[in-house]
Amino acid sequence: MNVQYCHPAPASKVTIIGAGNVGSTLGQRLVEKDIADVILLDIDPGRPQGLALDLMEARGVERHDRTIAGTDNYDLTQDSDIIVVTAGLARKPGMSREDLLKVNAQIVMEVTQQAIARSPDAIVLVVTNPLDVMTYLAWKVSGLAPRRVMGMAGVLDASRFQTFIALELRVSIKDVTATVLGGHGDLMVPLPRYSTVNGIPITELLSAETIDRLVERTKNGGAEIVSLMKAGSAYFAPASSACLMVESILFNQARIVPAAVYLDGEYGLADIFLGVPACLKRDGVAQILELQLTETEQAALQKSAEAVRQNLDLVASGFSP
Ligand SMILES: NC(=O)C1=CN([C@@H]2O[C@H](COP(=O)(O)OP(=O)(O)OC[C@H]3O[C@@H](n4cnc5c(N)ncnc54)[C@H](O)[C@@H]3O)[C@@H](O)[C@H]2O)C=CC1
Ligand SMILES: O=C([O-])CC(=O)C(=O)O
Repeated sequence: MNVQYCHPAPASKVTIIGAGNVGSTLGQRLVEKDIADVILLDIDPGRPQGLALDLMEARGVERHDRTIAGTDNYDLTQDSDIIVVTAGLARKPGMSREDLLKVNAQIVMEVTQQAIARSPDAIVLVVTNPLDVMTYLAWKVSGLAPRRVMGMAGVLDASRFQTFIALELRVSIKDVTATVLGGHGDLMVPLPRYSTVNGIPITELLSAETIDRLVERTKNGGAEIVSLMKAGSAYFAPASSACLMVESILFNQARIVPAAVYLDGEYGLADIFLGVPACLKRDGVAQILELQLTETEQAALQKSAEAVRQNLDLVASGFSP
């Protein structure tokens, strides 16, 4: 019997650079949720190939027709719709994300250049830390329009905040929304006024002390996991968060999520990538939403932006004091 015309239609192509914890988990999510065919690229010999084969062999059980291939060869990434950058070091206990700046800057710039050379029409989604600076660097070397480059952090930070709110109030997470602005660091700006349970701001449901406690836990969310794990950092929730952004882009879903996007005057900030609410569609960032902020909220956002800018300056100066 000849079934040569029966192969499933190909899907969009997503390249994930860095087949570590975040990259491989994202690859799993993308194929098992039937979102995209995936190329997993890493410099660690055999790792991306082994992980991809393992995930392919799960298809008999998971029942999807998406493909995932592992490689160290950029030629296989040709014509990707989205390039996700997860390559680089993760922090260890006692380190800040900024401690990764020097080594990850080199990696992110190099891998982005290599990937964009094969997929000049791709959208780039950066995950590597320190996130806001890495996103800026990826944009700079990519030569892409700003709306085609973004960083993942706000979805994760908001998901953590949502989780803590739902646990505190003992309500379903399905009814909780949260907004977190700013850089993905200690100075991120969770916004209780814009965080709700089915439309009711949490400022009407929880005391100021309780909200402060949840906000602090959110800001410290990454470090809390790093200190528990002893080696490596969070990856399940980060992979889910990146997956949501990829899905919104590929399926033109117009999800509005906090993302590190290029600001050109919005929120009084310019020439910086920073977390703000953005609408993600097939061409990337379709719109940036400007929330009305109180003076205190705006000042906190400004402070967070200054920290990101200091690190950008450090990279620009070649790390000389
Ligand atoms: N933006 C966010 O919210 C989050 C960011 N992260 C960051 O994502 C990055 C990855 O985290 P994990 O996957 O947990 O780390 P990991 O150590 O498990 O994986 C990193 C992978 O990158 C690969 N790699 C290093 N240099 C490379 C190069 N030049 N080309 C290709 N591959 C290269 C390594 O071989 C390794 O497999 C870290 O910088 C981490 O801090 C992690 C979680 C959340
Ligand atoms: O904490 C880290 O280093 C990884 C990360 O960005 C997060 O989990 O938020």
